[in-house]
Amino acid sequence: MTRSKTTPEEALLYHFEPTPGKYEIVASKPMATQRDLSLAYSPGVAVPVLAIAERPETAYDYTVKGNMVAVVSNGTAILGLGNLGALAGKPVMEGKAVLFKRFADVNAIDIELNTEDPDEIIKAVHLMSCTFGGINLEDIKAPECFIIESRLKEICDIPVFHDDQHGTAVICAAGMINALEITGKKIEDCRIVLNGAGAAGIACLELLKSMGARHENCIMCDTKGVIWQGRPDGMNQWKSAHAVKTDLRTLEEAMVGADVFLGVSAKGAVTPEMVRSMAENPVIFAMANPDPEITPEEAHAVRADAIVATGRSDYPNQVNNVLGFPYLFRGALDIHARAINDEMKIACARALAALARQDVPDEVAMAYGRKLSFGRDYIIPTPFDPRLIYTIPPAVAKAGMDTGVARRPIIDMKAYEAGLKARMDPTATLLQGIHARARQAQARMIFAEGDDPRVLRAAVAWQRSGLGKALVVGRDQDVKDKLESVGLGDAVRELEIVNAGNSRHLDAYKDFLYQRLQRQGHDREDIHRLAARDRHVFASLMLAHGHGDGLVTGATRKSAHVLNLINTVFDASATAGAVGVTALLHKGRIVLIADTLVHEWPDEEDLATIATKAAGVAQNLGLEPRVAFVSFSTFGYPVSERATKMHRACSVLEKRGVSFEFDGEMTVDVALNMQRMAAYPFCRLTGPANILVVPARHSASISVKLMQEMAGATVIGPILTGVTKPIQICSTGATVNDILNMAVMAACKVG
Ligand SMILES: NC(=O)C1=CN([C@@H]2O[C@H](COP(=O)(O)OP(=O)(O)OC[C@H]3O[C@@H](n4cnc5c(N)ncnc54)[C@H](OP(=O)(O)O)[C@@H]3O)[C@@H](O)[C@H]2O)C=CC1
Ligand SMILES: CC(=O)C(=O)O
Ligand SMILES: [Mg+2]
Repeated sequence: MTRSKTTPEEALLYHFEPTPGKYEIVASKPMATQRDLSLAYSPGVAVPVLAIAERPETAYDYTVKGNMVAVVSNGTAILGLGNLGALAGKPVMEGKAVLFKRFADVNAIDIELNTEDPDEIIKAVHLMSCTFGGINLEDIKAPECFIIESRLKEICDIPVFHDDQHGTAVICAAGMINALEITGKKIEDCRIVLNGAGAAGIACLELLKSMGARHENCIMCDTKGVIWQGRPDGMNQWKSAHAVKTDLRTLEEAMVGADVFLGVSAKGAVTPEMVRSMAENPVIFAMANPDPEITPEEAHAVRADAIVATGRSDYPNQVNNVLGFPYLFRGALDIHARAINDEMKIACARALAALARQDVPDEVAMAYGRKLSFGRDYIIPTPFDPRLIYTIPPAVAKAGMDTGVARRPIIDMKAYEAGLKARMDPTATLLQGIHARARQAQARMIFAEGDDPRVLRAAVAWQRSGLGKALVVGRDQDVKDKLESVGLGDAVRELEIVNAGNSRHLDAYKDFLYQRLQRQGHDREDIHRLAARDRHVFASLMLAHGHGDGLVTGATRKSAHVLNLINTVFDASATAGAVGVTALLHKGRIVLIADTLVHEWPDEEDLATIATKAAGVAQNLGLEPRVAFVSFSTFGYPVSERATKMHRACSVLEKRGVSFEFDGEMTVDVALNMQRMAAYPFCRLTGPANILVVPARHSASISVKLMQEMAGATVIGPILTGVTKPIQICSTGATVNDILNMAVMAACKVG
């Protein structure tokens, strides 16, 4: 598995750009006209007000309550970093809010309460609880968290769930069910050592005990060592409940012969010697964040027979509450639950454990760069598993319904599962899929414009995200200076800087170029200038000679200029069949537009070729292509010379006998909106088009830029296709992320 490394600078930039923080609030209703305002606010809003006053449960129908969770913290136990205060906890709580959205389409908002007084927190949360469908308490330290949660559960009529306690316990239990199955041990017989007697620790041990672990077999430790019966220091009632009669005093002593270690304490709390002293086939869940009690490398170095899990995404077996809270709340919200009870938690743990035993879809395996099958390195599903959203919430909802906490039971479970699948944003899945493929390809990516800080940042990100090797074309000192200027000075050692001065291949490149251009008016001197001084040409020559696997350029010069230079080395022209395809990602939809780069005024034959190439890109992205030839007329009306070629392109494709769906000509609304398409029952498209072949380059540019500027669509491309090697040309306005996405396209050979 490739480790992904990020630097502190990248982490800060991620949080800073393009706007500070990680989320924003978007209106879900039109808010443009006088009528909209009258409905949204006064006077229209008075009607739901009266309805809710009369029947409070209708708040679930007329407000965001039913899909809204508050992530509440006072910052007293931020990850494993300790008590850093309410405000410092905000990035974590915002992070949790976006994970709720990303993984389960739950709207969440972070609320930081600047107090350590449990009564104040209880009062504040209780007072605001009517606003929400659920409360996720987070990173509140023990023992106050126990008091706060239990009191709030008594007085609130919505789920109140301290995730560090129960989320962690649920995931830990799911992993433990599978780890013990693999080692053939029974939980009743296991000697369990838990380090960290706080929120997470006490809840984990309680759940394992409810699953059969025996009290006398479980040793709990904290900063003062073993919690033994009668210990006078650092105790509280929650720790006392787990104190055992024992002569053991230190974690080191407790670990001797232990079958299971659970760590929810702090970085580095466990030594290799402790692991060495454990029983055969030890199970080690080192769950402290961001750094575990012991790393898997260290544990495996002394005990090859260990099953090791951590809380991190960059190691196998991520035992992290991110696998639970989005789905627990999704299931609870969907039944308008009054609580998340033990049965719902256990149903979640069982469903997670069961999912890990099933065959893993390819896209999930690819995201992790290795085959995932149930075993020592795969005891728990991975957070990017797309099956989580439609397997875990139904199990939780059903358990809630069976135990009477549902205000609104789900009648049709099958329809519910289908609805859950539809909730997930396909654009996120698409990007995740191609990034996963790129990671597997491990391409040597040539970044031609090593004098541009954005390109350099993308190259560093390429390398550090484990996507492959970054080859940067540029002058050594210049690259170094520019890296320094963006705070990435140390990355210079990781990148390979290539230029005509340090390349052993310059003569071979020049010979190759001379062969291609000698009959096009270029003499040897021109060739030298092109090969040695133009980075687009030099980079293309590297690619042509196999000295890199893909090429990204275009961030500093207009794409037409760059394409001309690439054409000196490759046949990337309209006549050679090259096509530019741009992907627009917006509101959960993906639409490809073509040709956005190469053909200026295509005729019907060209249009048919463009459609075929775009269909290839769509298939490569995992989409079933449906092509619409678009114009300002639909199926021959109004009649126009400009629209006729779009119509004729269909006939060309018919003759060519292609296997994908296509039709036209039609207007964009007919192409994208099934209700509008229904007016033409003979239309051969079985769903909304996902490829729009436009009449000419200007209409392509206008549509893409309009969507980008007016609608805020995410634009990927133009993806260059129809060239023998993977080359991608980004736009001059490209951000670091855009450049990275283009490199990913090149690595996946999407074009
Ligand atoms: N992987 C996951 O999903 C999750 C991981 N965690 C991790 O668990 C850890 C604890 O979080 P949480 O329970 O919320 O925090 P709490 O503050 O509630 O509890 C921390 C506990 O850990 C103990 N502790 C701290 N350092 C050490 C040490 N070096 N050796 C032994 N015990 C130690 C404390 O001991 P004392 O009582 O003596 O002060 C306390 O009992 C964090 O690292 C957090 O990141 C938490 C939730 C989820
Ligand atoms: C994951 C988590 O909630 C924690 O480390 O606190
Ligand atoms: Mg936490």
